[in-house]
Amino acid sequence: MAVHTKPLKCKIGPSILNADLSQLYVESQRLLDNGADYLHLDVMDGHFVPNLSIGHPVVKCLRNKIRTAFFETHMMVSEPGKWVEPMAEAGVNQYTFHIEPVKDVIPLCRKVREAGMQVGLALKPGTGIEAVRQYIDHADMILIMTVEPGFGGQKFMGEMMPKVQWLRHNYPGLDIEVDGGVGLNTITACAEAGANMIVSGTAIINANDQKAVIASLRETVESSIHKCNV
Ligand SMILES: O=C(CO)[C@@H](O)[C@H](O)COP(=O)(O)O
Ligand SMILES: [Fe+2]
Repeated sequence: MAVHTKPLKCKIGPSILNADLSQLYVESQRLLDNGADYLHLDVMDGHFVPNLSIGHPVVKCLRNKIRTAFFETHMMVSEPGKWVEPMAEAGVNQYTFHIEPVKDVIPLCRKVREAGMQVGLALKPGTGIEAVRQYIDHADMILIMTVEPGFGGQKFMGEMMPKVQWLRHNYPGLDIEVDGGVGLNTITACAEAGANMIVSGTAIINANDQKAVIASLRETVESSIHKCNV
């Protein structure tokens, strides 16, 4: 059971999906050097989503090069139960899986914890918040997707913000992540709704000044957290 009582912290986790994957280590290290708090590694199986990306062998190679950074894998796969041990062995810190294809979510949360990883539960845009309510106490973080999962560079869906607001209102200490189309033009909506973990792909990867974009995303989120605390 997770107790969501820690003080909220803003964390920026760039998605490497649209980076030059032939340079995965260099690109990842650059993001960390430019201020990223963690790396959001998108794993796709071509079945749950219509795209393929990386799997645990690649994550393991990256971990061999980057020893200490926090790795989150966003598991866009039909059988998330299948990859828990390989991802734990590859050095993943947080295993975020979609609840939509999973019949028994609570045992899978336990399995992830027993493998030594934190639990993230992800919701596609069409999945209502009521689908995750019963599992929140078994998770460390809830991910509200702000695009249909599968591809980077899509348009942010502002209509997902009521889900974030509901979570923040009911769980003031919960880590809430947003992912999809998040950048300088959309961060205010995310921050004001209550998201504190920010995944941003193309907005950071394509920036001329990654450090400035990461700092600006952080400033917006931290100022919202501060307003809630005063
Ligand atoms: O999970 C996904 C897409 O399915 C994301 O992590 C995106 O890769 C983020 O990229 P941008 O939308 O920020 O470009
Ligand atoms: Fe993602």
